[in-house]
Amino acid sequence: MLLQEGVEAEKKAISLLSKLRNELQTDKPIVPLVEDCADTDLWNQHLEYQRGLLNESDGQPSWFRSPWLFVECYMYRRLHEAIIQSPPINGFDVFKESKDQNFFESQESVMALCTHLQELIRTIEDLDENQLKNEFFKLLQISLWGNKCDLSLSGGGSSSQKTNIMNSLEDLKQFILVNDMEHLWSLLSKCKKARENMSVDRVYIVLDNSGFELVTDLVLADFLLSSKLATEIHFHGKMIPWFVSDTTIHDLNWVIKQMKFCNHKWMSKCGANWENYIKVGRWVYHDHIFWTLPHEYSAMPLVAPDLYAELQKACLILFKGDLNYRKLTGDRKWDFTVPFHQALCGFHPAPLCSIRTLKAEIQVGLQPGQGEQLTALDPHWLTSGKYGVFQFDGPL
Ligand SMILES: O=P(O)(O)OC[C@@]1(O)O[C@H](CO)[C@@H](O)[C@@H]1O
Ligand SMILES: [Mn+2]
Repeated sequence: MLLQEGVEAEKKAISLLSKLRNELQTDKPIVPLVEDCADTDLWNQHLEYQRGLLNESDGQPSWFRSPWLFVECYMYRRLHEAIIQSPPINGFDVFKESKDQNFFESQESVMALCTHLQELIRTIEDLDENQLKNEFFKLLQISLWGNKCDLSLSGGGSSSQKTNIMNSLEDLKQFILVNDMEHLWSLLSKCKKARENMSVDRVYIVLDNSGFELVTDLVLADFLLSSKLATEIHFHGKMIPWFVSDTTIHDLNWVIKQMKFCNHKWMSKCGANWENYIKVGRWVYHDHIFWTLPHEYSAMPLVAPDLYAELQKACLILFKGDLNYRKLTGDRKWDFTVPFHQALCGFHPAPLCSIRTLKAEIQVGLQPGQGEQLTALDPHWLTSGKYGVFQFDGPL
């Protein structure tokens, strides 16, 4: 790329981004996407659908008068449009630097986690059922609290894991509001016992943030294979930069490479093992445009039937993070006591579990009075990321 060409491209991107900011700040109508991509028609159809929801007198869907989930997704899609309209920097990830920084700032915690995992794998054959279950629960909780480390809440500011999370698990247990970890254990250990010689049991992980959270998910995924609770792990990531810190294939490859070549024996062993899992197909990465559309997941069978059929192959699907929770439940103002199964509005491709710290004003499946008690105790319980859930749906 010539220097001048790069400078011109940057100028173009910046002018498109400031136009976007102005539209947002002055509550302009939501305009259709212009650049022709695989998801453009679906976006523009959805915009029409949003328009149809308004009354005649309401005018056009605009930034302040449209559902938050829709507008927020639309903003990230428009950021992407500004970049793809500015060749030759059309492959640029505006959030890459902050994602990478989150990983580097969490080094100590990552090292401790990798050391723990490698020690565990070394003795895994000697563990009895109960010990194995305890280890599974530990790594699940680490993956849950890893979800505190997203960057979109902090506006891209630092949100890394600076202390060794493993020492805090006991103290954090009181903040788990719904804890279906036992269901996950009984489901996966049942799969393991019933497994025939060559048969495959897939766990799907719908990933959320890169950096520290991604490492916690990969550690969990490694454990699921090493303990034979699953035989294949299928990851689902984002096709475009999304909600600041969400994982793309570039982030996944970058994190694994960083680990493999780092100067710490167990981190580097993890990196090498993980690269190998991908090479031999025990870990499979998928992406799909559906994950970066504004649709709730109950629309998946209609909007992305191929993805729905894919998810049906799972013995368990783990949905990481807050945005996935909002899309699972349609981001509606449900009563706190509505059962999770009901809030999924027919989305039941396979047994599934949301692993999420609470950052948006939505929570279902609580005990009567639990939500009110929490509000009295801590007015910010829904949005601070301090509380978490393992919320399962599926046959027991
Ligand atoms: O899905 P994640 O990474 O856990 O959280 C994403 C998030 O921080 O972004 C939005 C705020 O902008 C909220 O939906 C949500 O709290
Ligand atoms: Mn995220």
